[in-house]
Amino acid sequence: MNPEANPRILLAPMEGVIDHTMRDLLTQLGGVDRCVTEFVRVSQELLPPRVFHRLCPELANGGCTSSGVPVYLQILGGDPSVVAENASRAAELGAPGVDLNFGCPAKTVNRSDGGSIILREPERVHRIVAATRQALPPSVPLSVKIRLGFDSSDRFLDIVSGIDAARPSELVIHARTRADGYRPPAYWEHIALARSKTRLPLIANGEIWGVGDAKLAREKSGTRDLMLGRGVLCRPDLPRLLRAADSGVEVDALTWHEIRGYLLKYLAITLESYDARYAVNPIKQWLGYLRHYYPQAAAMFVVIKRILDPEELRLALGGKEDPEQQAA
Ligand SMILES: Cc1cc2nc3c(=O)[nH]c(=O)nc-3n(C[C@H](O)[C@H](O)[C@H](O)COP(=O)(O)O)c2cc1C
Repeated sequence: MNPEANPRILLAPMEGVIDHTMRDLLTQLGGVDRCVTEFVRVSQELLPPRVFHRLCPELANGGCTSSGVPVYLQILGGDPSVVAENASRAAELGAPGVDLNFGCPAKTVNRSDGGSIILREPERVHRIVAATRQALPPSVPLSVKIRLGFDSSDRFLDIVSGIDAARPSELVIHARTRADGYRPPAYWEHIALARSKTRLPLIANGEIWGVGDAKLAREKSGTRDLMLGRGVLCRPDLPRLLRAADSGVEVDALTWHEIRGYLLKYLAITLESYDARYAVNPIKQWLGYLRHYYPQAAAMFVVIKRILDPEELRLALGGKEDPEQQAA
C-alpha cells in the first residue's frame, strides 16, 4: 500500500438498489471517487446500445454522474469472447471504465453461467479477464470484482494469480465466499493474502458500516482503498466521514432533519426518471436501509408505507405545500 496516495472510496454496485438516480444523489453528498453500474448480463450476443444506456444513463454525460464522478460499466457473463465484445461496446459508448462481475451469488444468475460460479474455474476467470483486457483500448481501465471463492476460499490464490496474469487495472475483493452470502463477518485478512500473488491495486469490500470498520478493514487487508455498499445506504455521508477521518478533520454526521431533505431531493430525482406510479418505491426501499442507523426512518416508513401518490409522499416527508398545485 502506498502511504502517500489518497485512499480511494468506491460506491459498490447494487442491482435493484443503486441505479443512476441513487448514484446521482449519493455522489452529490461527496467523498465517492467512483461508481459501478448494476451488472449488464451477457450470454450469447453483442447487446444493443440501448441496454448499456438503460443501465448507465450517465453515458450521455461522459460516463459521469451529475457531480462528475465516473461510473464504470459492469459486465457479467461466462463466455470470454462475448464478455470481451460487450466490454468493447461499453467502451465505444463512452464508459470511463469496465468492471467484471465474478461475485453475484444469485442462483438464477449462477445457473446461467455468470457471477460467482465462475470462481470455481480460476482458469476461465483468467481467460475472461484476458480477453476483455485485449478487446478494450489500453486507455480504458478494467477492474475485476470477486468474492473469496464459491463454496470455499481454497482456490482464492489461484483466482488472484490468474487475474494478475491477465493484467487488469485493479481488483476489488468482497471478502466472503458465495457460500457466506452476505452474513457477517467479512474476512478482510484474506485480502492481505492476495498480496503474495499480485501487485495490482486491491480494493477491500464487505461489511464496512462505519469509520471504525473502515480502520479495521484497512489494517487487516493491508489496503487503504475501500468499496462501500449497504453502509452508504444506511449512512449516506459515510464516504465523507471517512475522508474527514483520513484528513484528521472532525465533521458532524448528517442529522435526521438533513436526511429528510435528502429524501425529498431523492424523490425529485426519481420523479425525473420514472413514471410517477413507481417513483415512490425507491424512497420506501431507501428508508429500509436508513432505519439501521436512523430510528426515525422506521417510524417514517410506517407513516408512508401505503402512500402511492408522489405529492402525498412529498408532504409526508415534510415537503412544503406546492403553491402552484394549491392555486390549480
Ligand atoms: C441488493 C444487492 C445487490 C447487489 N448487486 C450487485 C451487482 O449488481 N454487482 C456486484 O458486483 N455486486 C453486487 N452486490 C454486492 C455489493 O456490491 C457488495 O459487494 C456487497 O454488498 C458487500 O459490500 P457491503 O457490505 O459494503 O454492502 C449486491 C449486493 C446487494 C446487497
